[in-house]
Amino acid sequence: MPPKAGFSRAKNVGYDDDDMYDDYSEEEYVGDGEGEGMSEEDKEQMVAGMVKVREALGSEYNKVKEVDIQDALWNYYYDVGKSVTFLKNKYAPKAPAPVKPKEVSRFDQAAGAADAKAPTSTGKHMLSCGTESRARTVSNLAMSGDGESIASLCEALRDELGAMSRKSPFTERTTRSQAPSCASDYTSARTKDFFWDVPWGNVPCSRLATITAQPAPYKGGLLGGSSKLAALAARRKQKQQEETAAKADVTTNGLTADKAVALLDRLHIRENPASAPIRDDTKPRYPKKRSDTPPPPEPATVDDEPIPEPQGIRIEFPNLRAKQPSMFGAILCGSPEEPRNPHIESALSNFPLPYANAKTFTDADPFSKPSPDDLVRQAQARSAGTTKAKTKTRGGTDGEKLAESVEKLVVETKVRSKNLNVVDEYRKCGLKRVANFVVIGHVDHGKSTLMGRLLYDLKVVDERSVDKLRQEAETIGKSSFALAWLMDQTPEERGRGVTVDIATVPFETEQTSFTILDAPGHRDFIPNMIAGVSQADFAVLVVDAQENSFQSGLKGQTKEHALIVRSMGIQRLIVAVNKMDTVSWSKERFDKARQATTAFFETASFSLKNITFIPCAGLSGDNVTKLVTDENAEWYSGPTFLEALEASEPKPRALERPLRLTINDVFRGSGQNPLSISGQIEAGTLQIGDVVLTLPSRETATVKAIELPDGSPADWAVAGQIPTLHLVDIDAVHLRLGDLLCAPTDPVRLVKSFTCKMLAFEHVMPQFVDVFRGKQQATGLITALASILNKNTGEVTRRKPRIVRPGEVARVRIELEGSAGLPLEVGGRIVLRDGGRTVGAGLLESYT
Ligand SMILES: Nc1nc2c(ncn2[C@@H]2O[C@H](COP(=O)(O)OP(=O)(O)OP(=O)(O)O)[C@@H](O)[C@H]2O)c(=O)[nH]1
Repeated sequence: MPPKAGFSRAKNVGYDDDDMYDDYSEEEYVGDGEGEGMSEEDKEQMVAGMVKVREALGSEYNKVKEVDIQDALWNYYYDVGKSVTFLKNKYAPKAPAPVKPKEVSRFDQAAGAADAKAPTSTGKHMLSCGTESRARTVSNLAMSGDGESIASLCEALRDELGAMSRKSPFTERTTRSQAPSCASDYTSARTKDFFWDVPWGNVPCSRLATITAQPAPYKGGLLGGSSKLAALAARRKQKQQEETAAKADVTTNGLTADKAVALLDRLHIRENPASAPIRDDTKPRYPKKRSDTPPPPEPATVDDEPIPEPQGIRIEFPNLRAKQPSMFGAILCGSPEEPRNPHIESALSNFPLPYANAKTFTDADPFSKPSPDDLVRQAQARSAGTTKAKTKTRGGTDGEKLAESVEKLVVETKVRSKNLNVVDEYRKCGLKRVANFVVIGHVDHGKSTLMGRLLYDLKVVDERSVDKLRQEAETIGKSSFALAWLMDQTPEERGRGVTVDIATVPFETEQTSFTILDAPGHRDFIPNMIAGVSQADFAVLVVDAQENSFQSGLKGQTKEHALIVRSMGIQRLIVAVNKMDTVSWSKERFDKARQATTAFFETASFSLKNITFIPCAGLSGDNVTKLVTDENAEWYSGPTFLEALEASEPKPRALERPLRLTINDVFRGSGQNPLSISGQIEAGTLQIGDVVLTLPSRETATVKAIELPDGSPADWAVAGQIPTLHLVDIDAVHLRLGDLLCAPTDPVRLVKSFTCKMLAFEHVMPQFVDVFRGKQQATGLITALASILNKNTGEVTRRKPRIVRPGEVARVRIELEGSAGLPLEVGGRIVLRDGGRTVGAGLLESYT
């Protein structure tokens, strides 16, 4: 069953049981307490396993805790052997590791001496990338759990760190963070210990840009001992050793401390900022174009200059820093050569955003170029020969090219006006009289059925179509609605048997071109009914002749609808007392219905001479287009319903006034006419080629073609007609139901504050109200009750009332809230509603 209201759906979301509970059942779920979660079988295996493990461990391992044995058994699925091995390893008495006297090489001695001499700034940032990589390798291995590899790596790493960082800040960090020193420490260390040196973990700002890959003495082993480099190094080392062995006066180690110190001095000269090539930060660190890129670094080669190394040979590491960031890196961090946005520079210093250098992020004005929509619109405007394109192009040759190419694709939309004098044309052509009427009344009183019958009897629809509708209606058990379905065409309306929106259907008699505006009777759709009333010349009020239905209608929408049409300026009313077949064409019933409604009309200021009562039966067609044949209806000798329609005069047309057309429908048509609207011309005329202004969007459009209600094309249309206009030079987003089209030379003002003469349907105080102008709606506040007026003369009878009673006419001030305003003119009609009830209707007197 569909929900009753759109917003009730969220509340009525149904949940399956599956949505409410997790996958495990209550039996399966157990708490976190000890032993909980174990089946009986588990418990038995655990008890037996613990006995066996204790036996296997023997007295030597008495200190092993019970909980550890349980954990081991649980983890090894009660495998006693594995559990015992694990526990023995864990609790094995640790023999103190033999302290291996560290053999300090002469090179290390020399390095220490040189380091002590060197300025602190030089040693400050020394961290060989080899060491860093080793540290990372250790971390990775620790995660993989390879204990042996970790042990050897740790040893090497510790040596290296110790050797190179004696007085550097790195040493302090090492001490502070207690870098793990052996494999077992690594195994038991927590994850964070392995990330103590990662560059993204709380690295001080001062270090962020200073770690550079430095050439480091290559010792082989950790960094690719099996690589070609290592092999090459090994060969050179061997060669060198052979040479040195041949010289008797040189020791096996081959270098004196003096030479080592000289080597260190050379290294420091390279480190010295004064002598090192100074990086110019004003220049981009990465080359802009590939052609500017310096040749890729030479593959690592053995230094050609024979340098006497303390431990063999020295290998220059390749510069590992990329010359250009990778594409991924550039997306994340942007190119360093791009100038930084000064607005975010300060923020960056506190919160370094990885993408903050990206061009899209730093682009100060993202709207500096026309949008794709603007380009298309410009092209359309150019090809249509209009000057509609309003958006200025601020540079962008690409944009112009795109506009040109779009221009070529756009269909030629130039519309030429015939510059007709439409009023003269209208008078000359002798058109039939045009009359639009709205059909109103309480829900289910038979409005749609009566209109369907009218169309059927006038042969506007053929018999086959009606038969088909009858069959369809029968299949869902609503055969009595077949005629109503001629008006109610949407699946929702047919399914519910209730009219929802205005149905507009034209038909012609000998003298008149009529348009039916079939309004919904249900109170939920009053705003749609108001839109229909605003287009009508007169109204047909359908009332059910049956006593109960009639009374409920009089309390409901029979009364409310009648008041609205009266307030909207409609004076002519045909009251169709319908369903007379259900009361056997009782004259008494008809008279009662007439008396009750007449009494009400008098209170609502209707002029009785403009009201005609017609007894009829829409379902059978009696007295609709032909006289009733039922013998019980002999008492009636009045006109048929159709005759009453013909006798109704349309409202005088304001042909000479500026164009005013309220949009009743917006639809997309064929490729030739992609966008169309329909609605009644309330005032003025229009013709093909006219430019019209839409309100409240304040856009302009060109009328490309006009269709009359019967589908025939026309060059022009006049007030009173409800044509279809095919528009160009406008986007559909600017056209909404209820919007106003008017002459650009004489536009309607968007009003936000006004005074109106209001007929109260309910008690009215200073309060919030919904203000309706046709289908357009805005929230407003009645800010002041100025006076109560005499209904007939308009004289002020009371000033500043605190409340306006139902039936009274008052002058009130209304302010519209939070909207652009409504297109209103003096003399315009509005309806005021509050909480789904119509509280009054008004006539605009003045605005500010
Ligand atoms: N007996 C009888 N039933 C009728 C007559 N006219 C309409 N009905 C029935 O009244 C019911 C409602 O008819 P509709 O035409 O849908 O009423 P409505 O006023 O258009 O309803 P809404 O548009 O939803 O307000 C249907 O079952 C019709 O068959 C009539 O003249 N005689």
